[in-house]
Amino acid sequence: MKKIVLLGSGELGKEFVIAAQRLGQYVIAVDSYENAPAMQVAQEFEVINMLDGNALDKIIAKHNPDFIVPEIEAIRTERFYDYEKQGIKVVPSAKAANFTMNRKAIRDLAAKDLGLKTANYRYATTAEELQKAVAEVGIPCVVKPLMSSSGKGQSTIKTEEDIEKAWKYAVEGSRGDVIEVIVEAFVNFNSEITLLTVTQNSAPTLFCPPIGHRQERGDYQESWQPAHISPSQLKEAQEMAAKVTEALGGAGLFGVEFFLANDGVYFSELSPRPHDTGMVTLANTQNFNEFELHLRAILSLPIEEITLERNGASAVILASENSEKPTFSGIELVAGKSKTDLRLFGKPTSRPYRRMGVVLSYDSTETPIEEIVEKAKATAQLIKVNA
Ligand SMILES: Nc1ncnc2c1ncn2[C@@H]1O[C@H](COP(=O)(O)OP(=O)(O)OP(=O)(O)O)[C@@H](O)[C@H]1O
Ligand SMILES: NCC(=O)N[C@@H]1O[C@H](COP(=O)([O-])[O-])[C@@H](O)[C@H]1O
Ligand SMILES: [Mg+2]
Repeated sequence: MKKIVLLGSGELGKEFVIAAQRLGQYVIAVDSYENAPAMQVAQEFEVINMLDGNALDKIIAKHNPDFIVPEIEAIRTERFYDYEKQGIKVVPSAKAANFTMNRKAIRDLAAKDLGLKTANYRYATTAEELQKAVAEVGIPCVVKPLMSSSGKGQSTIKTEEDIEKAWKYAVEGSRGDVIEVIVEAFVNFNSEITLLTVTQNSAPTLFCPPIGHRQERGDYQESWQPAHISPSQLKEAQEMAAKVTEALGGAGLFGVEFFLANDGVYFSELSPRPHDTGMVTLANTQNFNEFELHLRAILSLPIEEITLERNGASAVILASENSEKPTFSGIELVAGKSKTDLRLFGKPTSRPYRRMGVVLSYDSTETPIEEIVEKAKATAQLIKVNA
């Protein structure tokens, strides 16, 4: 039995803990608030500010785990290099977690060091620098805080008047202690995919069938597997994913995001951990879901192959109001739908747009994926989050 400290205890962590429990592992779930989803299923929990290096040092010393599994980006990841030196395995590697906590490190690695095709980009630390950066990449463009996720602080600049607003919004949405933004040229893509990529300790890198998704406000709304993609674009994406995951090192599952455009495949960003759009694999679209794959790769358990077992889709259930005690209605309506299931995450409180659950729909590999997406989407509308 291995001891795992999980840093971040949201919906993705919860499913990871369930996978770990099923294979007999011991998990200490950590987050900044009590009763977080993964804490509800782990053996132990800790509540700390994960951006506080001293607080992090304390719980790592207290539990002395075999593995540290980051589940969010906003962690004092600089400390990870020390933990690695102490002989603790950081998943997938200290470098992977540290480089992806800040958009700058991963973007420069991908675009400059590895030469992957990305949107043209600049950085800015003040509203004035943002003016200059926007002039250089051109309008329309997308502004994101260097430290944020799920679209927080992200906006699209369509006219010069948007620049000031975009700066303020990015500063407000910034997670962590860095006040800096990336400005990216807007990529007019036809579709976007997540390529779940599994790196292993002593076996070759594996790819899951590509996942398609649709985003609003920088946050995913529906995802589906498999995504429509040409064999040549898939090969291109796989080659880029192999390059960037190899440069980051370690074993584990990564969610590598790409835009598919008329002028080629663009690398966007990646998560060195299970991806939210990968929750579609909870519909048993694959022989192992993304959380099981992450765990197996970490423990060096063999993964013989990854196979598509059926087509599936996920659609998010979002809250619309602040509540200290949210409840749900419509569960019986969802239960009445065939080939459809529901996962409520158990988040103790709600706020506007907070993701509270997903609806999962599936059907045979012969069924058009659009039909399954429509069903998941329509079914998710039946659930109401009550404040
Ligand atoms: N340069 C761009 N051009 C066009 N659309 C973009 C661009 N950058 C981001 N987007 C859109 O915004 C979405 C979110 O962007 P991104 O993945 O960078 O944000 P994030 O906050 O890291 O999200 P997450 O943590 O959920 O992956 C993308 O999936 C895409 O739909
Ligand atoms: N795109 C990243 C992502 O989906 N992360 C997932 O959301 C949780 C935070 O949710 P919260 O903001 O509702 O607490 C994280 O803990 C993780 O599970
Ligand atoms: Mg993303």
